[in-house]
Amino acid sequence: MTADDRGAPEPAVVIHPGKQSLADAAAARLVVALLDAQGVSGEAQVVLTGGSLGSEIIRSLTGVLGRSAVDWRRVRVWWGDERFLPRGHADRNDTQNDEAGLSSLGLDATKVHRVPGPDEVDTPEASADAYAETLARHGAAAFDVLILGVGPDGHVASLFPHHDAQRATGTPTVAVHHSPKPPPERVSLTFERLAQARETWFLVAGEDKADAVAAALRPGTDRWDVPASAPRGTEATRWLLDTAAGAGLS
Ligand SMILES: O=C1O[C@H](COP(=O)(O)O)[C@@H](O)[C@H](O)[C@H]1O
Repeated sequence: MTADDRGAPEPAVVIHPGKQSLADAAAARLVVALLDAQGVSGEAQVVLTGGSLGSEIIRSLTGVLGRSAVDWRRVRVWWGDERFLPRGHADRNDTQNDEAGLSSLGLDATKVHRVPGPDEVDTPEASADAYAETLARHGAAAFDVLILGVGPDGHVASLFPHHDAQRATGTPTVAVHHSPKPPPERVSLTFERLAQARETWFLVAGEDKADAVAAALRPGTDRWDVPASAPRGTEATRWLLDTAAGAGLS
């Protein structure tokens, strides 16, 4: 079944003049989405991403926006993918988010769910299994906001073009070996779990991403070729771009 079969709305595209304005606008949008989610269910669930923009949005949140009405202790935090590296390693997505100021938001540490690394478990498989268990324990509900970056090759989370990890079904997480982008070992949410989000946001900046963005948004693109073409939020899918990343769109 595709996202369209489930009645997911078509993606909406918003183009911002530059990377910073994109990050600031996405942070403002996130504050509103978290407030709405807390208003409805008491707790908001957000999935973060690494990469340049994934951390830039955190940096924006720690400014004026971070001192908003959001009760950060009632925000549950996940990651869409993680590099299988020890906690604190500079190349881990969560480390990049930490360095951007994640901890200064006032989150409840017991609600910040990091993907285990080789300092905690032996293999990416064990890490993926442990993360799946944590998701089952705390994350049965759909994510409120799923934030995704996109690589120049069209990868999303750690699901790469023509890579076996895309095929994982019946599980929320998958171990990724031989990633074409270093580091080679990773853990990712699967397409099935990425589909369980109310709002899915792609944050993309830079001219090196323009072709991937255009391909992902072209009707009929196969996710095997361009994984970023697949994830859709059940209520909204937003492509938040800067001018350079949107240059290939008509
Ligand atoms: O490897 C990864 O890449 C993507 C995109 O990163 P970017 O720096 O090109 O924006 C990122 O979203 C993902 O979390 C990460 O593991």
